[in-house]
Amino acid sequence: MTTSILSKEEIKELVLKLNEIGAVKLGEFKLKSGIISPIYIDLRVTVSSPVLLASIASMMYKTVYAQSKPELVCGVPYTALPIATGMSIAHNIPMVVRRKEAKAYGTKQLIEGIFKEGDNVLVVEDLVTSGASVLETVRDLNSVGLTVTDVVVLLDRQQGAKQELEKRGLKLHSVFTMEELINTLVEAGKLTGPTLELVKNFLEANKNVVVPLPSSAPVRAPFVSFQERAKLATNPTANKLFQLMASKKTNLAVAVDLTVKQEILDLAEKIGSEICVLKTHVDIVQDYDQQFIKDLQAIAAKHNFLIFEDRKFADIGNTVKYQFENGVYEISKWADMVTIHGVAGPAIIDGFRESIKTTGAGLLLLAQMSSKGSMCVGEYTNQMVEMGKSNQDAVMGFICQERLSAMSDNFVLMTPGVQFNSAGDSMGQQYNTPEYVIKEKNTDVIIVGRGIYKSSNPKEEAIKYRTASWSAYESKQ
Ligand SMILES: O=c1ccn([C@@H]2O[C@H](COP(=O)(O)O)[C@@H](O)[C@H]2O)c(=O)[nH]1
Repeated sequence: MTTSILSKEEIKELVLKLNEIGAVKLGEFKLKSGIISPIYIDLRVTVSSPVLLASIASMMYKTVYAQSKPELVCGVPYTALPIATGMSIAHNIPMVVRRKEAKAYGTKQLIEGIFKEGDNVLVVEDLVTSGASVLETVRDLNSVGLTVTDVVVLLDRQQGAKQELEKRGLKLHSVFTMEELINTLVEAGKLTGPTLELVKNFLEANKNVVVPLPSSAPVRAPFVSFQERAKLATNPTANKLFQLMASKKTNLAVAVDLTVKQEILDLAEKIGSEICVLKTHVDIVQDYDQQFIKDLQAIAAKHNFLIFEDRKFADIGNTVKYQFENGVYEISKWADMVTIHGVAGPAIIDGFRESIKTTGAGLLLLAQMSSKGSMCVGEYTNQMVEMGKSNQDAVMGFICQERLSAMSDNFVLMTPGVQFNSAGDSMGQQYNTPEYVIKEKNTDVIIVGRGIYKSSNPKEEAIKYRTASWSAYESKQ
């Protein structure tokens, strides 16, 4: 259901006009989230139809200003800029402009225009899928003291944005929804047969394309190669991993979440040549013994990869020291790196210090998680980054979904929740593609689990993920 106050006839006229000018495209399209969609709405073409553009701006104005009257408008760069400009000029509402590249040049303002702290801004976007682009703009507006309560879009693709925005106190107003667009095209005989089925199935399967909200400004920092970052690394394992990635030309880590030791060893042997890191959850291995670790270490030495035990320690320093060094697993004796949560506070790191001083192992702080509704967001994430920066000898990097401005080049940024062809699983996992994670979110290493170990040909699949993530890294140069 739309929140639009426009009549069905008005919406019909607009949809058919958009279809006529080629704004509705059918085929195979990669969305910002990395998902392949059979339908793509390209509103960039509206700049070539000024009368239509003016009427879009007017319809969006009517849709939102009937309910709310913010003091300023701001278009999400770039497609929505002409729409926001149209609204601003036609209705004499001052506009502010968000710069996408501000950080790269230092002196330039992130938000251009005249405003005062506390002014309420209406965010204008052409269409929403996950809501990620809108949230980036809201974040930058908030960072200069502006408030946002309302967002207006021409089209809501109905793939989770409304709910994601609502969770963050933002009301989404849309002129029409994807359902209305499709119904209009069907009624007019413009969308039929197998294509219609494909579109319907896609929309049903991808109702929630959720991209986590950035906690602070993501960095558009100059590219620094892994070779150079090895020299900056403050933790020995971070240094080793940067060097290994640069020489082996791979930034692929594989999560081998298998429960039988021989299956893990067989997979490690198969994919060892493609990876920089093999990630384990030893507590799921039903026949775990010390020989398993010896065999895994031999394969790691043969194929030159590091071993990462994803234990996610979270207790007080004294307890995690026992958990790390003792018990059945004696993790400190063999893991090159382990994950820790920061809920217990920074003293948790003291539980590892003595042991890793000898081995040089690295700690990875969970700054963000890939799962839906994760509480590792906002101020918590910022605190984790601070915890890492205050313990750079022990902390080698972060488990995160994006590179944040406070994350310096000496840290390795590793991102789980990666698959080529799925948006998520039934238990809250959310996936992005290797290209999106490495290029758009600017992290260093992808962690792929089921995308590889559940495949009928894990070696072939590992090569595909390795190639995609390494090309994405190289394209940043
Ligand atoms: O935020 C997090 C932190 C860790 N993980 C771990 O990564 C793998 C992902 O496996 P997939 O099969 O690719 O979903 C798994 O071992 C998790 O424990 C994560 O997914 N998200």
